[in-house]
Amino acid sequence: MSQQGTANGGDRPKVLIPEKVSPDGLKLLQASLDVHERKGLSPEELLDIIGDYEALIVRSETKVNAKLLQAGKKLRVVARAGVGVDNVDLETATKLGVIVVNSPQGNINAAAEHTIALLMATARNIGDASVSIKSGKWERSKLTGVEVKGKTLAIVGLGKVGLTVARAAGGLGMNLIGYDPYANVNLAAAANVEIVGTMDELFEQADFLTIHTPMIASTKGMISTAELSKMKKTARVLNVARGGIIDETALLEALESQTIGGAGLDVFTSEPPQADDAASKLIKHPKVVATPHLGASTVEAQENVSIDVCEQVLSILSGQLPRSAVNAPIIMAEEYRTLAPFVTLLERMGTLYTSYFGPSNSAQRLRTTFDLTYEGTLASTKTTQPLFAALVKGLVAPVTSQENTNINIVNAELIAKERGILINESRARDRDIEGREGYSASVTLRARLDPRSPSASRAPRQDPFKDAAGNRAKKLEDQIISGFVSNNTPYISRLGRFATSFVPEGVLLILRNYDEPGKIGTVGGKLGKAGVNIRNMSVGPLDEGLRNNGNGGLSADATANGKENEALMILGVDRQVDEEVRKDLLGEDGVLEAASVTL
Ligand SMILES: NC(=O)c1ccc[n+]([C@@H]2O[C@H](COP(=O)([O-])OP(=O)(O)OC[C@H]3O[C@@H](n4cnc5c(N)ncnc54)[C@H](O)[C@@H]3O)[C@@H](O)[C@H]2O)c1
Ligand SMILES: O=C(O)[C@H](O)COP(=O)(O)O
Repeated sequence: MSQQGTANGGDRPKVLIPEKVSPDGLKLLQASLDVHERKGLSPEELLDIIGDYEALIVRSETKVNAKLLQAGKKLRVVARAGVGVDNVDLETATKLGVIVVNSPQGNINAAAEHTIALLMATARNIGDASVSIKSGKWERSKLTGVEVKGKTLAIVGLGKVGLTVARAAGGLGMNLIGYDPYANVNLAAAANVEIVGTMDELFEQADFLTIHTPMIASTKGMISTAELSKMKKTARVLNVARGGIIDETALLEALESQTIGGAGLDVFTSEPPQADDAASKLIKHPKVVATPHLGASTVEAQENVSIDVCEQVLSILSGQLPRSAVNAPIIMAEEYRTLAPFVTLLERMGTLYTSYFGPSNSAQRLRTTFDLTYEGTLASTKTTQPLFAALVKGLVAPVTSQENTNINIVNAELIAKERGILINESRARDRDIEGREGYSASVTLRARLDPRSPSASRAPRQDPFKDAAGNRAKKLEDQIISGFVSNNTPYISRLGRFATSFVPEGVLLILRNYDEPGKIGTVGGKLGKAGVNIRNMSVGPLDEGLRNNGNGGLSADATANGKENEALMILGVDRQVDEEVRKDLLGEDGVLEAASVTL
C-alpha cells in the first residue's frame, strides 16, 4: 500500500508516517500524495529524510523538536493523530509557518473508557490477580478489592476526557467532585460533577483521583508529596493524561510509605520508561496497575483520529484550511471560500506595492506602516487573518531571498513584526459600494509615515525611497492601491494617483505618461520591435477625487511642464522587459516612468 522510500508519483507531495497510524485515513491520501510509512526510524534517520516531505503524521512517540522542524525544509503540516501535542515544538512550527493539526475528539471515548478500566482494575486488584493466577496460584483473600459504587471520584480537569469519565463513573454510582479553573460549569453540572473551590478539598475527599489536564508548565508535577499526603490512605490515583503531571518519585514514595492505597497509570514521563527511573519502579510496584500508553489504542479511536488528521493534511496541501489547527485560528470552510478570491487579491496587492512603490533597498523598505481598509461587504467579515497573511506574503515575496519562505495565517503576524511591517486593519462599514461598478466589496492599502520613525512627528514629507524605476521618489501619501473582486477575479481599481481597472497577474509594464495622443502607438511600436507581445492593456486616468486638489492631482513634472493631464498605461506582456527596452521607453518624450512588475 505505502511506499518504503522512493516516490512513485513524480512531483506528488510526500507524507511521512513514522508511527503506527490506522490505514483508514492513509487510504484517503494515496490518490493524490506519496505516502511513506517508515516505522522504527531513529531520530537521526528521521532528521536525514525529513527534508523530502511536505507532511508528517505522528502519534506521541515522535519528538517533533526544533531540529526536526528546521530540517523539514518543505514541511507544511505536522499532523498529530491524537489529542496531545506536547511532543511537538509549537513555537518553532509557528515561526516556520508549519501548521500543526490534531484530532481533538477522535480518541476521547477511548481515553475515558481506559480510565474506567484502570479505575476498576485498581479497585479490584485486576493486574495482580491476573499475574497471580497465570503463575499457577489461587490467591483470593489477599486480592479482595473495594467497590466503586458510593465512593467519591475526584476529577482534575473537566474537559472532554474528564467529563466523559464523569458520565461513565456516574453510571457506576460514584459521587463526583471536580476541579478545573476553566470548567464549563453547565457541562459539569449536567454530568453531576460538583465543582470544588480548592484542590485541597479534592485531595481530602477523594477515594479515587483521576487527572485529565493537558501537560503544560502549570500542570507539570501538580500532584506531588504535599498533595498526596492530604489524601486518604486507601485512595487510589489514576493518570491517563500525561506522565509527569503526577510526580513519579513522590508517587513511588507515597505508595511505599502507604500514604495512599494504589495507582493506575497509563502514561509516563519518559516513554518507554528507562530501566532505573521512578516510572520503572512504579510499574513493578504491587499497588500499581500499569499500561503502556494505551488510552487511545482502540480500533475505533485509531480509525477516527487517522481519518480526521488525514483529511486535514489533504486540505492543507491543497491550499485549504484545516478544521483543528493547533497553532492557527479556526476559520470555517464556508467563510474561507468567500474570502479565497480576496486572498489572491491581497497577495497581489502586496507584491504590486513592493514592486511598484518599494525602494530597491529592501532593508529600507521593510519598516513601513500600512492602513488596510476592508470596504463594503468585506467590512463585516470577522475573520481577516487569511487576508492579512496574504498581504504580508505578497509584500515580502519580491524582497525575500528565502525560496521556501512559508507565510500563512500561522506565522504572518510574526513575520510582519520581524520585518518591521506594521499593518493597521480597519473596516469602512459606512462606505456602501453595493451595486457600484458591479462589485460589493473592496479593499484599500495605503502606506503612511511610520509612527515609529523620528520624522513621523513632522508634516508629511516626500518619501525618501526611489520608485521601482529607480528614477523618482513617489510621495508616500500617493502610495495607495485599491482592489476589488468581480466574478472571482481580482482587479486593481486604483494605483497611486490613478483610477484604473486591471487584473493583477503575470508580467505588467506600468508606464506613467502625459495624457497626450500617440503615446499608446509609440509604446506599442517600441515593444513590438523588442519582440515583446502585448496581451492586454488598460489606461488609468487621474483619480476623480484628486481633480479638485489645488494642482488637479498632477505630478510636479506635469505642473512644471504646463501639462494638463497625465495617466497610467498598464500593459500585460508575455515576458520580462529588458532594462534596455525599459530605458528606451523612458527616453520617449512624455513617458515619465516605466516599471516592470511580475505578479
Ligand atoms: N492516554 C491517552 O492515550 C490519552 C488519550 C487522549 C487524551 N489524553 C490526554 O488527556 C488529557 C485531557 O485531554 P482532553 O481532550 O480532555 O483535553 P481538554 O482540553 O478537553 O481538557 C483539559 C481540561 O484541563 C483543564 N485544566 C487545565 N489546566 C488545569 C489545572 N491546572 N487544573 C485543573 N484543570 C486544568 C482545562 O481547563 C480543560 O478543561 C490531555 O493531556 C491529553 O493529552 C491521553
Ligand atoms: O494525546 C493523545 O491523543 C493520546 O495520548 C494518544 O497518544 P497515542 O496516539 O500515542 O496513542
